[in-house]
This record gives sequence, C-alpha cells and structure tokens, in this order.
Amino acid sequence: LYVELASPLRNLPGPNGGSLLYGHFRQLEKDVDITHKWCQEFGRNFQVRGLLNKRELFTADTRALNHILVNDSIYQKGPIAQKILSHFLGNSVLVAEMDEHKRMNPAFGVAQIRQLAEIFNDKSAQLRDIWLRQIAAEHGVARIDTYAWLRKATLDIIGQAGFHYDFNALEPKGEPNELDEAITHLFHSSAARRRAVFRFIRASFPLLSLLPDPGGKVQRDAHETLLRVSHKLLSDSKAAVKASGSETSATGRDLLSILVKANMSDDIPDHQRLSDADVIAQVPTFLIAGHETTSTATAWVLHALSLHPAIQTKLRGELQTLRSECPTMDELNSLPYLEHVIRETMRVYPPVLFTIRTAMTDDVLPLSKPYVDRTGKLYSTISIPKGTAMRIPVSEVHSDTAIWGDDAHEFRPERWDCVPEAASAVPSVWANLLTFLAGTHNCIGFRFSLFEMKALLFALVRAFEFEAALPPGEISCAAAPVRRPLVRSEPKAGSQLPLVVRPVRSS
Ligand code: HEM
Repeated sequence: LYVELASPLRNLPGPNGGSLLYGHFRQLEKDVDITHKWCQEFGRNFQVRGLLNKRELFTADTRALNHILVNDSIYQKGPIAQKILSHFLGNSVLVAEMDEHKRMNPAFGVAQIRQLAEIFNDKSAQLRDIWLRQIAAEHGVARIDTYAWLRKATLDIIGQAGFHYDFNALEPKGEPNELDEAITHLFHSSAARRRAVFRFIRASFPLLSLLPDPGGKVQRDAHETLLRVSHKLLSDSKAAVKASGSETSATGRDLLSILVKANMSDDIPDHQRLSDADVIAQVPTFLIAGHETTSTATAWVLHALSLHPAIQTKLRGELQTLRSECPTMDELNSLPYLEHVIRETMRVYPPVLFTIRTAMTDDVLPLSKPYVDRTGKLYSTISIPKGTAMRIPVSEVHSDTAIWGDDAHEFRPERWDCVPEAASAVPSVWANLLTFLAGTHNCIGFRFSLFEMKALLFALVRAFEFEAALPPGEISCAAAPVRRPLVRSEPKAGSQLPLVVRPVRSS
C-alpha cells in the first residue's frame, strides 16, 4: 500500500478502472486499438494497470525509449518473465539478460543467411505450386486462407533452415508432426496462454509456488517431446558436422549446425562457447521467435497488396525484372520497391505490437517533450521506481504523426524514398522502425526473416494476383503476443486471412 501511495507514477494520467486481478490486461489483449485511443486521450506518457493491478508505464516518447533500450542493465525483461520463459526454454537467448548475441552471432551473420537461399526459394516455390493446383481445381480462381498456408511454409522453412528438420507442414506425410504439436501445446494453445497468466500470478507471490504446475500430463509429455527431439537434432547435427567437415555442405547450413560448428572451433574463446544445454535451448527459441512472426508479417504484406492494386502491380513489375527463378539474397536486396513495401508493412502492421521491460533499479527517464500530470504540473522527466514494468509500444511509435507526417496511418511505400528526419529519433536496428526492436536484445533473426519474406513474395506476387475476399474493415487482428490477422465476424475461427487468388493475367 505504501509503495502504491508513494509511487512517483501515481499522478501520471491514464485510464481509470481495471480489475483487481487483471488490471487493463484483458482490454489490452482484446482491443488492438485501445492504446492508440489512450495515446490520443492522455498523450505519449501514461500509466496502465497490468496483471494483479500493477502499475505499468506506457511511453511512446522516443528519447525515453532510447534510454530504456540502451540501458539494458537497468531495463530488463524482468524476473517474472525470465522465470516463466526459462521453465521451458532453459538458457535461451530469449531468457538470458547478458549479451547472448555474441554467442549466437556466428549463425546470424550475412554470409550465413545468404547460404539459406535454396531453402527459402524451394519452400516458396512449393507453396506457389500448391496454390496453382488448388486454383486449377477450382477453375481459375480460389479463395485461399493465405495466413494458414504461410504459417505452414514458414514452419517448414524454420525447420529446415533452423535445424535441418522436416516438419512437412506444407505437404504432410502420415501422422501430425510431434514437435509442432509439442510447441503448440506448450506455447500457442489457448490453454497455454491461460497457464502463462497463472504462472505470472504464481511467480508474483512466492507462497503460491507451492501449488503444482498447471497443465498436468499433456504438458509434461509435450515438454519431454521437445527435449527428446532437440537432443536428437543436436546429436545429428554434431555427427553431420564431424562427417562433412566442410562449411558449405548441405547439412551444415542450418542455424543449429553453424552454432555447433562455431562451438567446435578452436578459435572461439571459452566464455563464448555454448554448452549442449544452451544449444538445445535455442531449438524452441528459434521456433517460437521466428515462425509466426514471419508468417504474420508476410500475410500483412499480401493483405496490404490486396487493398492497393496499383502498389501490387508496381511491385510485380519490379519482381519480374529479375531473370532468375531462384534469386540470391543480394538480388532480392537490389529491388528497392520490394524493400519499401516490406518496410511500409512493418511500419503499419508490425507483427509484434509491444514488448515489456522492468526497471531493476530506481532511475529517471529523460523525455523529448514534457508531460502534464493529473494535478496540472509540467515534468520533463519521469522518476521510475525499481520494479516498474514499462510497455514499449511499437505500433504507437510507428503511427505517430509527429514522426511520420499527417498521412502516418496510410499505407504508402513511396514514403521510404525520402524518410522524414524525425524518424532518425526512433531507436531501431533496421529501417528507423521498432519492428525488430533495438539495443542489446534486438531481434537477432531480422536478416533471416527479411530474406525469407522477400523469397516468399518473389514467388507468390509474380505468380498470383491478390484481391480482398471480404468487405473493407472485416480484417482485424489479435493484439498479443503476435498481431495475427482475424476476420471480425468470425472471431471463433481463429487467425485467418482469406484472399481471392488467381494466376497473374498477362496485360
Ligand atoms: C517479421 C519477423 C520477426 C519480427 C517482427 C521479430 C521481432 C522481434 C522483437 C520485437 C524482438 C525483441 C523482443 C523483446 O526483447 O522483447 C525479437 C527478439 C528475438 N527474435 Fe525476432 N522477430 C522476427 C523474426 C525472427 C526470426 C526469423 C528469428 C530466428 C530465426 C528471430 C529470433 C529472435 C530471437 C532469438 C530474439 C531474442 C533476442 C534477444 O533477446 O537477445 N526473430 N524479435
């Protein structure tokens, strides 16, 4: 009660209410536009209530965000998030607070990602051929749930490119895939999300740790499957690396093999060497971090193209200038309009809407613009007490008219011909956007993901025309954790993006 009454954040503006148990968590989870509405009402800095009605700071001030992301010893993912994640992921790069990128970098360098072209192109072509067959069977035009298919394609890609593993999601062979099922049980099902809320509450009250882990046998079985498959992948990878010895052998191109190879090398200092357990922890990490994010991002590109036929035609024209059927990373990167369409999609439809950091010590946040508190006083900084959680709102920064201009809400790839100067204040690792975050814990897979998206778009947009299948406004999205597309009138159907797809008509 004392902490609550004495909090320096108590006079910050913000929405009232919020339940004792959930705070504003449910509103934030259900209504993707709510933070935008609150930003309009309270400005760039306000307070919201998280789970257990804990006060959280929401800031879309770019100077404050820079401070948070640069000072990673103060602002961390927080003990509760770490406790929950490490339960399943062990010492994953997602959990560790030290600079794990140094130990992961061998797998994510430009040269390593460049070698994945064959996998990206083959899987993209496989998806294109499946759609061509479906369209032919439906006499020239089909309504396709593009999101469901992109999910399968990106699962196959991360399986192959991540650890030389076949999910066979695009063209299943026999039984459902056990690793896919285990990951779904542990992280993606609605039961998994309810369990995460329970674990959050349990981690907040040490006494509750006496309660058994929720989920019982199904969960334990899924965890065992995850560990068993990951161990097998590691031992296969070690054996293949030893057998081949060559850096460019087909078996050695996946992220896991590159990590294993780097680990076996004498050149690597001991403190940067990963243990077997560390390497195994990256299997579910790459799957969780790299699968749905990329399929969601690619689906939003197709959605945007379906709403903007002229942009779609212009992009197709550019893609058709490449002679190759299997473009390299450098060839795809040489296409400026493709890059601009992807940037604009990642600005308007960022797959990760927000992330959270917790202050590990007291601190003072600098602001680029002062704010007025509830009592009418003006402040140019915000005092942050230790333990405060804060939201880093990707979407709000991307739609800030003070940065992007009055047309910030429009989808206009041409804006990237001349990036507004104000955008240089956005902390970023790519394209003046927060899409892949910034600072020590930026997205290590961003090059992988961009190349993968480009290969998918190259195969699909050259082959097909995409039209909206539903009236404008019918496509909405889930707010957390990934902004997946939904059909407004079919909330129970889960994530989907139906589009009318037909082969490209020659003009
Ligand atoms: C469009 C696709 C993607 C988006 C939008 C995305 C976004 C992000 C964001 C916002 C973070 C920071 C999360 C936080 O610190 O709270 C992150 C971290 C991470 N991402 Fe991605 N990501 C994408 C694709 C990928 C891919 C393909 C991989 C791997 C193959 C990957 C691996 C990771 C990992 C390992 C981290 C943790 C890094 C760390 O904490 O140091 N991501 N990603």
